Amino acid sequence: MSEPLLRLAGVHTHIGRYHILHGVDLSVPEGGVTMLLGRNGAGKTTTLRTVIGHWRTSQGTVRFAGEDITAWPTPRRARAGIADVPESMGIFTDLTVEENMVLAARAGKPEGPRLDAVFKAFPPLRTFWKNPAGNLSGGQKQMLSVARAMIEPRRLILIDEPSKGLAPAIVRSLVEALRALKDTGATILMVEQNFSVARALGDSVAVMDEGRVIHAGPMAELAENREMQERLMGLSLEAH
Ligand SMILES: Nc1ncnc2c1ncn2[C@@H]1O[C@H](COP(=O)(O)OP(=O)(O)OP(=O)(O)O)[C@@H](O)[C@H]1O
Repeated sequence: MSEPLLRLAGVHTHIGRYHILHGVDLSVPEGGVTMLLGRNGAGKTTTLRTVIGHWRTSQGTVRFAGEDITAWPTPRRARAGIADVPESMGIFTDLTVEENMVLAARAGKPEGPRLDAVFKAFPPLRTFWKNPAGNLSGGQKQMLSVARAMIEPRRLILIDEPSKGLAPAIVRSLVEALRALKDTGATILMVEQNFSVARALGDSVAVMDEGRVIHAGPMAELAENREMQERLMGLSLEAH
């Protein structure tokens, strides 16, 4: 079997004097969405931040696209094709939607088929192209944040809790938009607390607890098995 696009093996991460990740083993295959689930404080965000390189790995290895990137600083990882959509969204509220996209597009002005794909996935961004990003709704800001990650070809997009704090109707349109992104063939590693969003988008799943991955497998298997959801994370109450 070919090597997964991303592989963490025995990864430990310390934040200051706190030992947060305790030997994370995680594989993300090329293409499709891998969901990272788990209770609050399980280490999901820390795992994403370790992959983009905001936190350094104190033990273990991170391999991406066939290379050992464990010691690489964040800019080198970004150049290699890893994009980050943080929970804070990372957009500039005083700038227009267009200006936010220009800053995200390293090759200069965003245009051509990539911009067409952004507008197709996220129609409100075309509507509000010349407006300040600060005036967008919460869901539209999430769309802009994801759009910034897809304006250039990326091999892996890390997305942290895109549905957090959004009203159900907005979550539905965000799910449609993320599905459109997935349909472009993107590889996505996503943290999500909302199980219906995870189920709607995930192809595979890894469940974390106490700084480790305690389960990995197809999303469909977890989605169909209430007992497994409860055992792994008490998810069933959220599953509607
Ligand atoms: N900057 C930090 N300094 C100290 N401890 C931190 C820091 N960031 C995270 N932690 C701790 O690391 C642990 C894992 O946090 P992390 O944010 O990765 O969890 P999570 O699974 O994403 O949780 P949530 O679902 O609540 O966002 C938690 O106990 C958290 O308190």
